[in-house]
Amino acid sequence: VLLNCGTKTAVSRKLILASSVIAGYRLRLSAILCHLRFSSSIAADMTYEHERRVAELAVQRATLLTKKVFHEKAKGELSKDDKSPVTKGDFGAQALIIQAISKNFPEDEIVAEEESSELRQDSALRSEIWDLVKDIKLNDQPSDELLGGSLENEEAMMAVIDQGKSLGGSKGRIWALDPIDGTKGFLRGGQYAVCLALIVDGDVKVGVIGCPNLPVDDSESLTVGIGSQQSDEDGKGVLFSAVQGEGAVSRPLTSAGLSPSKPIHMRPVPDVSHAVFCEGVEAAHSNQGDNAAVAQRLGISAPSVRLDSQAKYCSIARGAGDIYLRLPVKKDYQEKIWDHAAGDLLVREAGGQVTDIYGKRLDFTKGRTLKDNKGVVAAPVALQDQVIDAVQIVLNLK
Ligand SMILES: Nc1ncnc2c1ncn2[C@@H]1O[C@H](COP(=O)(O)O)[C@@H](OP(=O)(O)O)[C@H]1O
Ligand SMILES: [Mg+2]
Repeated sequence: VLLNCGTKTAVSRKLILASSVIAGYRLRLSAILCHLRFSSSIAADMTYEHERRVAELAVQRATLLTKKVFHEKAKGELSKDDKSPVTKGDFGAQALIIQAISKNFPEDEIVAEEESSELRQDSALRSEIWDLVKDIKLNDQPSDELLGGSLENEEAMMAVIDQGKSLGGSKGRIWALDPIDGTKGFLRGGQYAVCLALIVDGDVKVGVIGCPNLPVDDSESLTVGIGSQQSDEDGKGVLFSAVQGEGAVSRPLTSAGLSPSKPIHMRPVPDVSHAVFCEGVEAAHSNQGDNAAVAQRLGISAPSVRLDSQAKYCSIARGAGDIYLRLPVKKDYQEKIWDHAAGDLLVREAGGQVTDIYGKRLDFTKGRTLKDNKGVVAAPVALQDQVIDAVQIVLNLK
């Protein structure tokens, strides 16, 4: 600009002109930046929406298989030489879910409970499971297509099951899958859950849990305890999900597409002595004596609600119960990441905190197990310190 200037006035006029051009560019630049910031905030909001949808539908589809097996068993339709229904349900659900994950997210790793060596040695069991897997479909074409259609044959089914062998760790995208959590509950006719979570660099980003035997109506679920023969008649079956930073929701399980969801929250507990606590049915999995001693210290007189599986996390997340205690029985037992990842996020997104007995957050970076944690204590954020305090006194940790 200055090179072409003649007089002083011309110089200043041209300088004014140049600065207004620059100001114009600045304005445009800031508008572009503003737009970019706005669109990236939309993008952030949409993060993991695809993962959540695939996970929800994959879990919902897998529950069609587990329910089929559960019914055959409940009605005594399984012949004597039929393999354990839990084995069929476990392998079948794992195959269906991993197939959907690997179709949609082929680069991701998967840490799942089962592997195929038993199936490779047992052709009868293999074909029983294949008969189940090949026919399971959601009764909604777009949803079924999103999951990527059916597996080709038995060999493909076993290969897919073995994609769950990842060692886990602190880096990358890793799915944690428990195809039937609460196997004892499944066999007993009680609670069980199909659980799937996406962990990214050690952080749980998405958690989905299908509970075919939980009542859709939250208020009924407190009565679902030990030995109750739940079947998936009308009004049973709930799908829970959460995405980090976006809250937790539940919706009735269906055999087709996803039904409308509603947000869920832990309920406010102004006085800890009025809290209801949940624990596992299996005395070998958590120390019911210690759990009771903690409840007593907190002034809780109501008996515990006993449920198998991650249905415990789901129940407190929707305010049907408040505290989940899983105090260790064996000192050296390492909890498995697939038993906790989805429930951990669900409770935290519903307004709770989940830690171990030392008050330390569950650490999903250590591989297939939570080897740096002991036990689980989940409660509304406002109560967590009080509960941990009671746990530590009971366990002589302080
Ligand atoms: N000694 C132990 N302590 C804690 N958990 C254990 C355990 N032995 C097995 N488990 C785990 O407890 C899970 C069930 O939890 P819950 O008792 O809350 O229903 C089991 O999952 P599976 O049923 O998928 O095998 C299994 O992984
Ligand atoms: Mg399990």
